[in-house]
Amino acid sequence: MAQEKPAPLPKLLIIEDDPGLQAQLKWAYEDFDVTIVGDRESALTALRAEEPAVVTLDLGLPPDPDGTTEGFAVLDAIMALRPETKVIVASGHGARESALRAIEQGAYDFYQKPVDIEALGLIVRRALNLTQIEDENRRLSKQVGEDKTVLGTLITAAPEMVKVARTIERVAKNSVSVMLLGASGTGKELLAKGLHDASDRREGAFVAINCAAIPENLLESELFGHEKGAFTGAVKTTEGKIEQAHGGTLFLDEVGDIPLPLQVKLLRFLQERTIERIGGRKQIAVDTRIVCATHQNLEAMIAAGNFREDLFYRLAEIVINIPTLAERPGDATLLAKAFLNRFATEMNPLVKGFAADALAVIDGWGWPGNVRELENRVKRAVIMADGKLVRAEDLDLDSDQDSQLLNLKSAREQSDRKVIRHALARSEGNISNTAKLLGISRPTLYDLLKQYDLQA
Ligand SMILES: Nc1ncnc2c1ncn2[C@@H]1O[C@H](COP(=O)(O)OP(=O)(O)OP(=O)(O)O)[C@@H](O)[C@H]1O
Repeated sequence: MAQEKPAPLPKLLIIEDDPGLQAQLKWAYEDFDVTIVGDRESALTALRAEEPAVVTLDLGLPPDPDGTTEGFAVLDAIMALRPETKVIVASGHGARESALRAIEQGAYDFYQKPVDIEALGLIVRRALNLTQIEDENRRLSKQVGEDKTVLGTLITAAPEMVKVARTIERVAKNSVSVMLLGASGTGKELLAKGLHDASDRREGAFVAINCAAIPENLLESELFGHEKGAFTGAVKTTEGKIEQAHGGTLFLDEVGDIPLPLQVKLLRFLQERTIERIGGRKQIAVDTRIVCATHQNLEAMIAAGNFREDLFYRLAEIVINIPTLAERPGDATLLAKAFLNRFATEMNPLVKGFAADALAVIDGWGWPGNVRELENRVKRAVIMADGKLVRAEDLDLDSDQDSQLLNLKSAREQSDRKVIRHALARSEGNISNTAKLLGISRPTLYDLLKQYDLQA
């Protein structure tokens, strides 16, 4: 009988020049296929030959064992050769600065020397776990399904969105932190709920809080709760949202709006998994998964000193970009039909569908407010409609040039006009040169100028 081959061990490359540490580390990873090297050249050779998923890199390598130049050179080379590698850097002096720089240059995480074998082991295994999720994602995202609903409630037929949903299904089962980035109304909260429902925490509570909607002075109490008498008006002890979501998931919407002092408190919670209510004296252990979202550019906020970088990395192990409705061709009409069915049943059962002109306007509109805007428009139109079909005028959308449905003929005409005008401008109105530039004969150009009423 053929024997089944055991699965190969995951590969780990350790780049460390201290022979004592080399020996210690070698024995710490029995569940890995470990390669240990002590300089740049052998590191890059091993990287090419072994293609390790995870690398630990000591920044102080010869010929600059007390500095970091050689370590950073190795990091750069790894990122250029295999950017998907999870590199964990170790640094001694000036640790924080080097660590942040390393993360900026693509490192996955960092730890400060002296090495704590157990803590480092945790980081390494977490990195491996993430690599496995990413590999699986790449595989899943190739299988774009035909389903119209994903994650239970999300309606879509756009491969871009199916991919987002598949990623969420995949990360739901792991404890990695997830940040959803997308414009307002793209479905971030719905996706966060989908993640919760797909996770092992589905029996626990899903609690959502919009940090931008709560005045700064109340946000701390909303998140962390307060003890009776903690401040004027605190008549009874109240749990915060983090505690309410114990055993479940807390969706922190508009996380970029959390003021800096509260960011510190949130970071402490994420590191220690305990909270202290306002006015409280004891640390309360809380098991809450945080999923957050924002429409802001957090990287720019970090650069401007308005968002803590360390908090960002805690919150954003996996970042998921959600496409706008305009970036999901076909979804606007699909969603509109679903919303129409829902609202007609609830509010105006006479309405049975959309007239062709209404569907054309929906498909051509830019939807700056995304699904939320679409939902509201359809709701209004269903209420306003006085026949069986919702017409374009019931939607009350001012179709401008860009959003009007273009048929093939008018689309061609628009692009012809544009190209001819550019060619005329470049040849300063000279007909022969314009025709040459466009690759057509002079008579054809004359015909087109006449047809489109353009002047040479
Ligand atoms: N793909 C979808 N299928 C069905 N309903 C959707 C979909 N996307 C969004 N919605 C609905 O659109 C509305 C807005 O979605 P949601 O609140 O999740 O967006 P958001 O990105 O969190 O918005 P904001 O940033 O403004 O809070 C909700 O009523 C939601 O149920």
